Amino acid sequence: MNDEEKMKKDELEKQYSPSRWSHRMAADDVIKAHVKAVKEGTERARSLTQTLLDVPYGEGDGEKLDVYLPRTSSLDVNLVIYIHGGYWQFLSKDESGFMAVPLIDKGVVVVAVGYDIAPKGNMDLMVSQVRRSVVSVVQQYSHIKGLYLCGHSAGAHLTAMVLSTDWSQYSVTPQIKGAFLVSGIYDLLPILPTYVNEPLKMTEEVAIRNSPSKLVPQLKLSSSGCQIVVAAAENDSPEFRRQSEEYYEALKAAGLNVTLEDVANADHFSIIEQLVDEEYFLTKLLLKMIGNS
Ligand SMILES: N[C@@H](CC(=O)c1ccccc1NC=O)C(=O)O
Repeated sequence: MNDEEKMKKDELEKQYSPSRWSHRMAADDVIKAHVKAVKEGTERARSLTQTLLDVPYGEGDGEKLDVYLPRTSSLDVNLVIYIHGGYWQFLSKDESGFMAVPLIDKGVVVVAVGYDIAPKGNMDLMVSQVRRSVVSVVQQYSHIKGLYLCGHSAGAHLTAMVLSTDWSQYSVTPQIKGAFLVSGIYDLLPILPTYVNEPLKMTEEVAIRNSPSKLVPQLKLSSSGCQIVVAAAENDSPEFRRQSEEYYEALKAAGLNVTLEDVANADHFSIIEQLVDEEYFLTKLLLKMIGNS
């Protein structure tokens, strides 16, 4: 690698290091604080609500999900599936129920899905797992009024892949009414040469077939009735913000029902942590989407 290539790689790695763009704390501290926030939020949700933990959705060890139930659960409830982030290599469903409380208070069922992060899982497997988890939820809760998805960071990527699924290979076709894509990555090619890909070991072929940016025509076929919110944080890196803007533009150009939300005073982590708060902008937007459709 010559000096110029080294500089390009360093800059790319900085752009794809969300913690280095927070205005709140140093990089290491913001990650520690994020893990603490989602853990404590999940513990709180579990102490306040009835849960069904480790419900299998497939044969694999990692193919389990957690259900957070409202106190009074009628048959025609709305249900939100949350797909956690962590660069496809950190976090799990076990600390991903933190956003359940404000939703449950409004009678919404919340499901946090688990998937096999790298190095155990690879990109094709993770995408297949989240797709199968959605199918399993639809089969289990066939009576629900509306199905919504929410994903953060790598989880927003996986959520976009769910929306871009050719369901003819599956036993049901989920009708997804709305999706929240929060600080996601939709084109995987730029991360190939970075540290992010070290445990993932994606080839170019794998990155292309798992890039939602390349699957907009399939999303249009499968999810034309889905209301989509693409959200990015004011203090996400320029490259993360570009990913959201370009995906939003591509969906809009395809005629989809999509909005772009630029969340002020938020960074890559606080944009999702704040979903514990019923007064937070994105919490209210999610509840409004659920209430109106
Ligand atoms: N190297 C990454 C690490 C990262 O993204 C991350 C680490 C732990 C838990 C979650 C993470 N990211 C997104 O949810 C960063 O700089 O933020």
